[in-house]
Amino acid sequence: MADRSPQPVPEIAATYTFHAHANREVWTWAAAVSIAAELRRELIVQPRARLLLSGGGTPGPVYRALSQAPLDWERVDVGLVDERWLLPDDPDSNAWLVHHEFLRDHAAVARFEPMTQAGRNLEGAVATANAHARREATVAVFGMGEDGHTASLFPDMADAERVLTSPRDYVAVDAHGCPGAQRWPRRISLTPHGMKRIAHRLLLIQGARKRAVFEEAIASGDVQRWPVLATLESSYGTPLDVHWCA
Ligand SMILES: O=C(O)[C@H](O)[C@@H](O)[C@H](O)[C@H](O)COP(=O)(O)O
Repeated sequence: MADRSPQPVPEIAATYTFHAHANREVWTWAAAVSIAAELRRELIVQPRARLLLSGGGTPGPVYRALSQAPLDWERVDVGLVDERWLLPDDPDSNAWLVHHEFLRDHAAVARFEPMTQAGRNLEGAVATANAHARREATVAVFGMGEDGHTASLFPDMADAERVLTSPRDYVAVDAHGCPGAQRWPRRISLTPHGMKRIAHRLLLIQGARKRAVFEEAIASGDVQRWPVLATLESSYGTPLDVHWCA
């Protein structure tokens, strides 16, 4: 049985900034402009920048807006926060979403690193994701389910202890029995350790229910019950930017 004892995020080095936007259009452009600004800043001082994107139904408009930003996209590597154990040409994969919603317009020339590939087993896919993660990401975009999951870290996963305390950036996740994982219990996810290495983290959420869930998570401090709390921590001490609209 999963250990339900509260596990407060140890010494949260940073907090969060909650941006409540007037409507979906403002939410979309505020998030896209903020991501583009961080990438632009990075490209001034570094030869390349790295951006990590999540799946889900929420971020599509932000990805489309971001793809129109006039950036030197050829110098941007795009990876995934998490992936379902599906090939990139599967419309339910996060790679498919990124391809169709983001790798277009100006951003079409960005270099995408899908996690899965025909002939690559789960172990190989995790190893590849960890190899890419040796280069720290500049920005990561997270989503949150109404159960408080983020990336592929689900409340009360069978092996939560291993996943949440892993010293690796990415691990394989077995989310059998977690309703938030829907039809895809086999997944690869960024870990809290991996999240901590990212200076600029955005959480994109919409609706009253998700706002209430986020507030409940913050009040609880129990990362095993509310994995979204893992996005708060960064070794850079930078706050999580939460972009919300009704
Ligand atoms: O592969 C996934 O399922 C996602 O990366 C996941 O972590 C997503 O961000 C949340 O489930 C929120 O999804 P919605 O935006 O659809 O609520």
